[in-house]
Amino acid sequence: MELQPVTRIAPSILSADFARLGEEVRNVISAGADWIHFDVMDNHYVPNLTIGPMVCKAIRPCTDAPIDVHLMCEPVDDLIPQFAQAGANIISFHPEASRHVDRSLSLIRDHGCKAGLVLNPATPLSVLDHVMDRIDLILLMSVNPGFGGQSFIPSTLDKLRATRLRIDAWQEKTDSTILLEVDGGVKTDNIAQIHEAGADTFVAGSAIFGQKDYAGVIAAMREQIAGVHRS
Ligand SMILES: O=C(CO)[C@@H](O)[C@H](O)COP(=O)(O)O
Repeated sequence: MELQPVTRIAPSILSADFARLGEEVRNVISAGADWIHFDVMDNHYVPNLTIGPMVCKAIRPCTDAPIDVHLMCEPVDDLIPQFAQAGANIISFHPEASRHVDRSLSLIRDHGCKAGLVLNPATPLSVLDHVMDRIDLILLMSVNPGFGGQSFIPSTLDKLRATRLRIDAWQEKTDSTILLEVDGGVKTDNIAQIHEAGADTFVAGSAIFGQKDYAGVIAAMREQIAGVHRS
């Protein structure tokens, strides 16, 4: 899968109706979403427990859209091949949850997936220093991981700007593409500001699944994004 430098909306199925998960996946993609964001929580790295590779495999036939797996688990290496086999396209993990970040990133690519690194609100950008050539995506958490429905942490905007500068400098030097995704508290009324600060990929859970009209919310988000002219 080639990752293109355009914007994309990735609904987090953490806020979907789990009793009708396949239908929710189909509906949200028909409503205009680009990716399915798949939150994996282990009740160890984060204080919540969600879904694993079996559920990823179960929803894989429901859509051709990329499945964007966010591992909030520790350790991660055993799960990477399992999610790749279950049909994940992108796998991201937190550097604090792997003893060997470089190895885990390579493992993801070796299994044919795009590799992402996730930074918590208090994780410094320096974790990116020696792995820019190993990553396809940087996911900045704009809430502390573990739950949907939290409020966007405003300091994420400065962090996004700093990350954007790093990515742009890297892309210019290497002619490669790294996506900048943001996750937590993304809504129609703040998505323009988030895009303006540098994000190109937007995870939204409660903002989309909390409404009946998924297509309406996604269209409103796209309209807000389109109104931003980044230099
Ligand atoms: O990974 C997480 C939370 O840990 C997120 O993906 C949330 O699920 C996003 O939910 P909203 O903040 O958009 O409701």
